[in-house]
Amino acid sequence: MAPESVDLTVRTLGDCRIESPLAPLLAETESTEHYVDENDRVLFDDTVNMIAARKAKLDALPGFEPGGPRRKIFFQPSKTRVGIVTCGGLCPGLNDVIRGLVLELTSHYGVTKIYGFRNGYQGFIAKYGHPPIDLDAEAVSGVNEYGGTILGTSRGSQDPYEIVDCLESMSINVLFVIGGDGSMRGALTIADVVKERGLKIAVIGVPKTIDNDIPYIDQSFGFQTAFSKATESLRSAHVEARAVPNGVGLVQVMGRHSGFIACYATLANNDADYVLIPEVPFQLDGDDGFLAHLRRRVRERGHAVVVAAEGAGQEYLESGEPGQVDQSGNRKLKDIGLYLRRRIADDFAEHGMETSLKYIDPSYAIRSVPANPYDSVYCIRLAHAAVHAAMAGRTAMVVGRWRGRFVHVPIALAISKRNQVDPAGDLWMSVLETTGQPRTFG
Ligand SMILES: Nc1ncnc2c1ncn2[C@@H]1O[C@H](COP(=O)(O)OP(=O)(O)O)[C@@H](O)[C@H]1O
Ligand SMILES: O=P(O)(O)OC[C@H]1O[C@](O)(COP(=O)(O)O)[C@@H](O)[C@@H]1O
Ligand SMILES: [Mg+2]
Repeated sequence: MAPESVDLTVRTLGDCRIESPLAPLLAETESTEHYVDENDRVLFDDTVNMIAARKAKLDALPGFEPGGPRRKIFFQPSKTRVGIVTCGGLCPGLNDVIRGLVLELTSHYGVTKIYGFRNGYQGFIAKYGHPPIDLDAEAVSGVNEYGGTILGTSRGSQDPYEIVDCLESMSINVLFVIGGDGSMRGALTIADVVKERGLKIAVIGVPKTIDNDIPYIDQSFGFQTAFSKATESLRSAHVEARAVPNGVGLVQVMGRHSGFIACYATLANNDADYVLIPEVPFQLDGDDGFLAHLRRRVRERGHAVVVAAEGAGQEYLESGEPGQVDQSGNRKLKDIGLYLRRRIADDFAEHGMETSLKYIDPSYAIRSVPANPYDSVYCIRLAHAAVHAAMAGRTAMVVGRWRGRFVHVPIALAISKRNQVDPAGDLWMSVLETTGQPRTFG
């Protein structure tokens, strides 16, 4: 396959001429297996075949700018005014990121003016009546112990010109947007208006999504907490299914267009027999279809556990009101879990098989919890990287981790496609190995 052509250039507001307060910490840093020096690059490709396919000289190989503190920075910290906003659906770790940003800005750079804009992009628009709040170490103390976001969030579009009017009127120099793909699209439009007006405002994204659907960042924060929480539902479904004759446990988990939560939760406890995800279409009926397969499995083994991502099998539900979207323009999904519950029950009845089907939908319970320790670590490190990038005048970029290294990813790239489970890739292969389900139904 031809290598992807990607533009990894990160936009900057200007030259970095100010000595960073963190410069002394950097005296002995160099690229190692754990760290990438600021003058180095993180290679986009990481296999010999991928690199060979580029047919390029070493210095022409595509690479990301590494995250981390710079020796020289763009903004004078004592004069820098910062805004932070959280947008879109909830995700474990939002408060960790907010706290990480505030503490890094105040304790290490000496920034004193930080505003929290409330309820997503609405917070910039006067008519909603949500004035910004002051953020300092005191205001964010202990917030990481709680799920949700202390700033509030919202969906729905706002005019980027009005948002930039607000930033200008408050003399904000740096805006951190913590949000998913929609928020990053919004952040890019803000950065573009800033550029159009010749302003020097850095717009830096910290990508969040429990669905893990943002590309080029290895994994999004909150995803690990969310799928860990989902494993509790899978465990319950298994216990219930095993306790009765011909028991079927059916679990629906979030995952609009990407089935990562379903896959990882399945791999975590190894009890599911079928995983249905949006990326892999499946046939329900017929001898090789999912229903027949499930019936055979229950007849042979006495029980079964089925995990469905909410975006799976939408083609079965399209009739009705097509094209419905939420305030942000995200397609509203029909309930595949309830549909499967009915179809499985009817199918067993038609074939004269007794069954007891237990349906569990943990829904928002997997994303409204505080981050687990792993995600908290990830959040704080992303927050540090975001502050370093912003103070060094980078803009229109998100922080992320690529091949295990913290990097700067242009927003345009981070929204250029959706991260999805590759049906030909190793994750899906692991799921097939774990469940024993066939590669396709029908
Ligand atoms: N294409 C876009 N251009 C500008 N703003 C957008 C765009 N898509 C979404 N947004 C805004 O970003 C915010 C969050 O988007 P949403 O899709 O709800 O969540 P997420 O960021 O988690 O994907 C909303 O205020 C939404 O209007
Ligand atoms: O009911 P809501 O708040 O619109 O959210 C539902 C969706 O939010 C998600 O958590 C994803 O949200 P984001 O796009 O905001 O990351 C999906 O898994 C789910 O489909
Ligand atoms: Mg989204």
